[in-house]
Amino acid sequence: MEDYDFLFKIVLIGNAGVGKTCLVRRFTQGLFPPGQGATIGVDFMIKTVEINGEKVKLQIWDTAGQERFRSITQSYYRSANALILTYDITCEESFRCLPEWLREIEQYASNKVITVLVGNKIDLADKREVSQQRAAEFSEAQDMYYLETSAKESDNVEKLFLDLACRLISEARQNTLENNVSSPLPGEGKSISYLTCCNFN
Ligand SMILES: Nc1nc2c(ncn2[C@@H]2O[C@H](COP(=O)(O)OP(=O)(O)OP(=O)(O)O)[C@@H](O)[C@H]2O)c(=O)[nH]1
Repeated sequence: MEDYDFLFKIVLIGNAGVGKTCLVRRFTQGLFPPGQGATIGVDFMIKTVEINGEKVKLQIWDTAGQERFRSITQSYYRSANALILTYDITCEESFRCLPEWLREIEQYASNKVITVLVGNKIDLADKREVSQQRAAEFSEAQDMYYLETSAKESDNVEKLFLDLACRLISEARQNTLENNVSSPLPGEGKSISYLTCCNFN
């Protein structure tokens, strides 16, 4: 018997240095790692959360933002239930690259994937280069959820993953997600049961 009710695969993508690893570590380990180095290829973490009495296992894949790893990281998009497309609110370049990332998603991810746009590092408000309004307009035009976070200060990080889990459950219940019986991890399956869900604001 499985020890969870749902299993979802979430993949973080976005330019190098935007804070993907720090977001994952904040959520899974409750810490902000000092001197976090660049991710090499892909890293993987699991966190099981309980939502409305149901156990939800999240497989969280943290990909390297550096261009040279792109061919490795692309291969992880296909089986993702959700993608967290991250930019750094203090780095205009990381925002300008978003259309490029969307092309990658279009090309390599399932057409049922849920994509969330995340502007990270809001603790650095005085260095902000990308306004909330611009990002909100962009996400609306692309039909994506949008949230700003700080991995450092732990702002909105739990909300990001928990709201996403709720959304995934809702989608799963509507049978719009692929059945996770063919999970990337051996010996793992999925059962779907009723749950009321929360929403992104
Ligand atoms: N102030 C601040 N710094 C952050 C935050 N998140 C990450 N950082 C810093 O940004 C740098 C890059 O963070 P990473 O998590 O390694 O970024 P990444 O997107 O995983 O980078 P790659 O692995 O190269 O793709 C590190 O120096 C972190 O300490 C945040 O919320 N606030």
